[in-house]
Amino acid sequence: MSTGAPATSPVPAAEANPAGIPGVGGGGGPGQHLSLRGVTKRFAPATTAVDDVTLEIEPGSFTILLGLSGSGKSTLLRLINGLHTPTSGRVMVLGVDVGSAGRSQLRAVRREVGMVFQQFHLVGSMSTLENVCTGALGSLRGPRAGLFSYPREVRARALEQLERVGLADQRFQRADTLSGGQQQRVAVARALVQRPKMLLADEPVASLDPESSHQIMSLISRIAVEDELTVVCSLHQVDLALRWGHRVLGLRKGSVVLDKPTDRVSADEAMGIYASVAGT
Ligand SMILES: Nc1ncnc2c1ncn2[C@@H]1O[C@H](COP(=O)(O)OP(=O)(O)OP(=O)(O)O)[C@@H](O)[C@H]1O
Repeated sequence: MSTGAPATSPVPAAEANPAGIPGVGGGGGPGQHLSLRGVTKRFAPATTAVDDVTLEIEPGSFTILLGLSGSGKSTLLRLINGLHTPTSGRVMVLGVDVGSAGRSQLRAVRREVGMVFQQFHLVGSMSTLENVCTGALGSLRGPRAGLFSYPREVRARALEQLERVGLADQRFQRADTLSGGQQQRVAVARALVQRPKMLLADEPVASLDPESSHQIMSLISRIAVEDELTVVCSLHQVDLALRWGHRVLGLRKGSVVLDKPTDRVSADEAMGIYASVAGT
């Protein structure tokens, strides 16, 4: 089943690039910011993780994906940043068809799409600041080892982002000595160091206590407004979804079963995404 905005005429990737990503075509139009058209992703032998999803995401919007474990949230996010290729259908991100994009186009898109994960994925033995610098690796040539192997400009940008997430004082502290909430703030800073246009967050608060969860959602929300970021975030917490999202997309067995502005979704309706599967 698919829901969301009706499909518009496909625009060849070579003609569309509203983000002005170097190395890809020009032009652009509605649906080119972030859109999925009839997207299905199957894994062998017989798992349909995402099932014929059609939707469009507006620039600057904050969309929350809700759904049971295994409903396809992570797969959807991975399709958006090109980590998965659709089995069928088309994923357009910033004017690029990521399913058929070449390596350099995909690299260019990924520089515009920051990611935050449940498990933070920091290098524990590195300083906080160096971890944030690694967010710029996509635009640097060659390997880097040590904070001072990064250009001064990157270090300055990384410090600026650490200041935004309130951790500048901890810049030389090893990442594995930070609390979970602090580690996730470092991960957000790392995602921002490239000045992305989009932020994909895959259960960013699943490992955190309720207070830290609110702080992280509040932080992402504030930064999204300040930077006019488009955010797509998967969550399991209905209360957080309704508080911070502009739009709720409910997934069940890979299909979109709820797609509404948050202010028109009741807690019961959001919980129904889970309950209807359990038959309760
Ligand atoms: N790389 C893969 N290979 C095979 N099957 C996969 C792969 N990735 C996901 N799946 C399957 O696709 C389905 C959807 O998984 P996905 O991780 O997208 O769900 P999810 O909603 O993010 O779950 P969770 O909330 O637990 O993170 C599941 O059945 C999962 O086992």
